[in-house]
Amino acid sequence: MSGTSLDGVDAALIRTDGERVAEFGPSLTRPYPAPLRQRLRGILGGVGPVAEVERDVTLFHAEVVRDLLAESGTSRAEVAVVGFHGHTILHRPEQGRTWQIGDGALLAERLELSVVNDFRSEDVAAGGQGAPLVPVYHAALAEGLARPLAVLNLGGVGNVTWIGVDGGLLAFDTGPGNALIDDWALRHTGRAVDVDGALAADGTVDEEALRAFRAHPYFTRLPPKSLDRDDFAKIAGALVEGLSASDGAATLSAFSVAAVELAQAHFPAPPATWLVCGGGRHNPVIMAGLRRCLPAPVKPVDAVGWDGDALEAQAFAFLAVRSLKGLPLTWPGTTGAARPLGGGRLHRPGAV
Ligand SMILES: Nc1ncnc2c1ncn2[C@@H]1O[C@H](COP(=O)(O)OP(=O)(O)OP(=O)(O)O)[C@@H](O)[C@H]1O
Ligand SMILES: CC(=O)N[C@H]1[C@@H]2OC[C@@H](O2)[C@@H](O)[C@@H]1O[C@H](C)C(=O)O
Repeated sequence: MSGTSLDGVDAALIRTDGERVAEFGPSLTRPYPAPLRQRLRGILGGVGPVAEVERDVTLFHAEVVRDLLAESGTSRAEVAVVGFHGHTILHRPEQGRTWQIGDGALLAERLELSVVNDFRSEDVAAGGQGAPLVPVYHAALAEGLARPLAVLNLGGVGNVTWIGVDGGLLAFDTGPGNALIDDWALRHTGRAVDVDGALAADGTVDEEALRAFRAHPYFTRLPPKSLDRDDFAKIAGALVEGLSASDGAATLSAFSVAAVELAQAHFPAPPATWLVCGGGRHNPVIMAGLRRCLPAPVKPVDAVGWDGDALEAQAFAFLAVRSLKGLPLTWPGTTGAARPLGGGRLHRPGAV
């Protein structure tokens, strides 16, 4: 999994039949080397030397998978399939377009393993949002937990899965997650993360900017709905322009929290608990903000035994197995697909 925040590649092993998770295996994260990250950033939107970058991003994924297998003493024979999300460089579902770079055939050849990639196209082609895709994995993990339950992922973009008492799912992107905070931190401190929310903790939220942000029509738009990494970049950027580094970080962090607060209005019933995964749960300013504005307990997913850093990578392993078995990946409540839909494309080694 290469997430929208451009931080690197997460890889994880799970044992699963695509319906239940029998065992979590080891996982690891490899940050992108700075030049590759720069090149990847440069092709966002689908411009420039996409094919060259796609090849190198794929080869980097191959190294990460090889390292995971080597470090965990796992042989290739034990691996049924690799789920390869790739990296989203363009997401315009309303125009019928979503684009995850990642050469599945090349990865299969390099790893000598079967690879499933291209998880989002089929859903978008059928009129769905093509995102979020992790809800079915959240639901599989949440078996046995008190419901209604909300699982919030704070990656580059935020996305939430609401799981009802009867297991019904509603999912959508909430708004900005960490990406805009990362961009701001990079510009003002030279470091691409506001580590532990230190910059934001020193600042004051600009209430006028926050009011304007909350009035954005995205928040009242009914789900299903999904976002590209930079869909809020222009508006949020304009609202914080001119603020000091710390006030800007505080205000952008408050934007990410407010987006989650506003998401609740779409839930059929209030959740009993919020479980938070993704890198944003490491940011104490964001977690404190969520705890202030959400009426139910807010916990990192690690509190219920899940690994909040590996969860998305695990989800694409789970989705790959579902794809092999022809099980649905998306539903009307998760992406707006008109009916439950499959997805993913299988690449077998030796086929090229
Ligand atoms: N200690 C920390 N303090 C503050 N922020 C952190 C910390 N650790 C991680 N983050 C944030 O988490 C981000 C990475 O999150 P994550 O790995 O969930 O993103 P992703 O996989 O790119 O996301 P997506 O869900 O959008 O695909 C970093 O870019 C950073 O903003
Ligand atoms: C198009 C795309 O890549 N969307 C990502 C992004 O990052 C978070 C949020 O926006 C979510 O919708 C999705 O990722 C997760 C893995 C998903 O599909 O569930």
